[in-house]
Amino acid sequence: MMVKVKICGLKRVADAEMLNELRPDFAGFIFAPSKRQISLEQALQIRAALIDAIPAVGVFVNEPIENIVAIVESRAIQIVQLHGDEDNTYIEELGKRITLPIIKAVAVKDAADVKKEYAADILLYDTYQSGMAGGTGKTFNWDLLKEATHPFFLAGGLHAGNLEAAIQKVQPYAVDISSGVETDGVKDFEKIRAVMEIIGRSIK
Ligand SMILES: O=C(O)c1ccccc1N[C@@H]1O[C@H](COP(=O)(O)O)[C@@H](O)[C@H]1O
Repeated sequence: MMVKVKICGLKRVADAEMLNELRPDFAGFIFAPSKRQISLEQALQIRAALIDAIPAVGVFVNEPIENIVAIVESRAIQIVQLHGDEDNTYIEELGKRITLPIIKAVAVKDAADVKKEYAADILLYDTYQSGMAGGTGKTFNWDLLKEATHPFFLAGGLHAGNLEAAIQKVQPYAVDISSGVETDGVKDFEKIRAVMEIIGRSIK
């Protein structure tokens, strides 16, 4: 099976048009404080420009549940990604309020982070960096993922130059890429194309 790919941090309708051509499996909208943060209005515009076959993942960091519910009800997103310190009480509460799949991102410092269970549909392992919830552009020690017992998303500093090695080493369900497909802070068609070529060659 081919590894799935999420291209995260879309900011422009032009980014949606790139994805429509290159066909990753998921697109990501950042609703948390970040240089990639977009408003609900922008998300609705970008969602409208994206083909239906590409679900949009809303990325949130310790967001009040009411705000996520409002964004879900607007239909700007089809999947929720929790990228902060959300615990199982929070995730279960959110799960009672929405029917969308929930991805829980885990910042990996050590093996204990990988062993922890969450009440989410799938986990995403990302680089731990103090003071940054995500979008670090940095990789982490992938050996720690030997402890993983379920399919997962791999994130953190992935790009066309290290993607093949990452896939071979950790066999993720999906990869999630933001900084590594940008040039000067803008999504770069050629970098996304290079990623999609590598994904096309990856057989799990
Ligand atoms: O991309 C961001 O700016 C961001 C901000 C806050 C939380 C999550 C964010 N993005 C997520 O970070 C990882 C990896 O990004 P990168 O490839 O290392 O830049 C990915 O899961 C994004 O969804």
